[in-house]
Amino acid sequence: MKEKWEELAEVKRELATRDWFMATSGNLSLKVSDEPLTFLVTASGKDKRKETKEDFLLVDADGRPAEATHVKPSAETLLHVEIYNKTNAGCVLHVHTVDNNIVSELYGDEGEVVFSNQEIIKAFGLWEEDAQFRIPIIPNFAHIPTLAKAFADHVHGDAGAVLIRNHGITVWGKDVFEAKKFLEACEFLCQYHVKLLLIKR
Ligand SMILES: CSC[C@@H](O)[C@@H](O)C(=O)COP(=O)(O)O
Ligand SMILES: [Zn+2]
Repeated sequence: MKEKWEELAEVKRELATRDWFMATSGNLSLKVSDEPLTFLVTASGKDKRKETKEDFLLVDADGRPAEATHVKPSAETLLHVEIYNKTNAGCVLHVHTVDNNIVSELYGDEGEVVFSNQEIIKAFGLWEEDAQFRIPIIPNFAHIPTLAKAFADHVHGDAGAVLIRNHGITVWGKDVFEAKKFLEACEFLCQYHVKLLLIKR
């Protein structure tokens, strides 16, 4: 558990250096055990750029604290719950960035954004020259169980990404390395897309 804590703290530190946790946004989790399912998740409402002894707490398959604590699990823990219950993913990362928000707004009505002709989509295991990488976009329902239900419709594999319109992106993978790789690739694609549109205007 100490090792898992340190692993999650390290990726949190790294994403913080990228300035991906503005205004207390963002939440991260790491699976600790399978039977019963438990995972470490960030405590709600904290500045994720800061490091404290209460940054994470252990929760169960319903997203409820598995141990006595006075901190609350992330408000979006239910989304993490959907991923761990439906897949073999080991790590979930959620960040709000200006670029992922803009892309989600630009393509929100279409329900997905499609990227192609970009070397970086190989990060998702797409090696063909004409490969397309799709990120579904769901509405930003304020009612978290409703959001989690809409989100769950797009959780199929052990790795994936979903944009929440004008909110942020949630990415998951089999472990921290993979989840971070996918998140960085998604952010690369969003940043590239926004810059290209600006240049083309
Ligand atoms: C001001 S951040 C908005 C939050 O409601 C949420 O979207 C978020 O990402 C962080 O919530 P948290 O409960 O700290 O995990
Ligand atoms: Zn969020």
